[in-house]
Amino acid sequence: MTISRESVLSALQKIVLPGGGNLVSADLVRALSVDGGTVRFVIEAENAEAARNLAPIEAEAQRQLMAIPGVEKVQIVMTAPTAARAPAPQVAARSGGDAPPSLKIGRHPTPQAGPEPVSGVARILAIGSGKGGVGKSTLTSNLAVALARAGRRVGLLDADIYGPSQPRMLGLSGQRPTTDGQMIEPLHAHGVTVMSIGLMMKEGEALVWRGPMLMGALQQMLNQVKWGELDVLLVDLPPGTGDVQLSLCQKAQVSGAIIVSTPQDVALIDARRAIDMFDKLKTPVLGLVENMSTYICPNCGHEAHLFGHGGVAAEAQQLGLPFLGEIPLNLEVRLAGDAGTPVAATDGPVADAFARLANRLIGGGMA
Ligand SMILES: Nc1ncnc2c1ncn2[C@@H]1O[C@H](COP(=O)(O)OP(=O)(O)OP(=O)(O)O)[C@@H](O)[C@H]1O
Repeated sequence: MTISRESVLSALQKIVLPGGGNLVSADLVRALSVDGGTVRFVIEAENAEAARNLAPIEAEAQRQLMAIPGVEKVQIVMTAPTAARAPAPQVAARSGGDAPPSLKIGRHPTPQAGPEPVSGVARILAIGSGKGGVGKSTLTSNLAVALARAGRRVGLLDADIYGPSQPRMLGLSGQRPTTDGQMIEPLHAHGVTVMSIGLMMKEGEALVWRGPMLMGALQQMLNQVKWGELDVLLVDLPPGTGDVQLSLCQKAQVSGAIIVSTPQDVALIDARRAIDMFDKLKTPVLGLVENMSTYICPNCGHEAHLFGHGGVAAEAQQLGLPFLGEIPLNLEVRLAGDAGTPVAATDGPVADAFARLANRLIGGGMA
């Protein structure tokens, strides 16, 4: 008989700790493995005294797990650091930068029956790309600002663990979200409610996380952030087809995905992979956007197509997907992003292109 991790976790969740909660909700279970009829895991107590107090819980866990049909052996190891604990590996939310961490991001996921809505959030849009550097983060911040300017209540979750760039693009560098230990107060910029996974951890830390840790972290970013009432939450995904995309679609009720690509063939090949992944995850692809489309010389007004033009529209047509719009290649886009005020917050032809995209999404009931 196959024993599932879920059945083990659910048995552990039924054992109430002396102070309330359980081993799973208190995030004390580490390295859980099920190997045939053998269940192994570590209980990570805070210190030696806590470990002693948990001894009856450990015994109860043994009993409960042995009662699961098919379980032949249960190995539980209790650990507690002997010296004073090093600071939590995850730099948690800090107010101002000096306050001690009080909310740990990055943990094992809480079991869920299926994708769940995020409280107060009407729609979740995943912004993906097959390839890095096509301007997905730039598009996400500008689209968020354009939607906010059009009167929508917008949130932006920067889940690009490999290079969270939203704080810089939205002028929030150096700022820290605050937390009461349970919930995180997000930041606000240009009318958008913003949270970035990059603000909650030490640089580079998430890069070493494996699937379950990422899944838990993303779950926290969705459910432990005070998003408030939002018409739409945009999620800036890492490029490609990896654990974050998988976790998002498994944990949250994502309304749909928007794929960003440049018109080059190589970017389009990768975009197709991303579309294929969302199809497999049963997340509807709402359409494609072409970024770095035309280039208009600011001096002579000449229009050039540095990466080709129209490739994304043609691809969308071929795939039977909506083409949602195109954003020109324009130095202002980069300069504005680097300076922390997205070009969509200003006035001009590029801001108009983002406004058109925003209106297209609003008109189509997507945002
Ligand atoms: N339309 C545009 N015109 C000019 N520069 C742009 C445009 N879109 C993006 N850029 C610039 O291209 C670079 C890459 O953009 P961005 O970081 O948004 O890409 P990305 O797809 O999110 O990349 P990654 O996922 O690898 O972080 C940035 O310097 C950005 O300012």
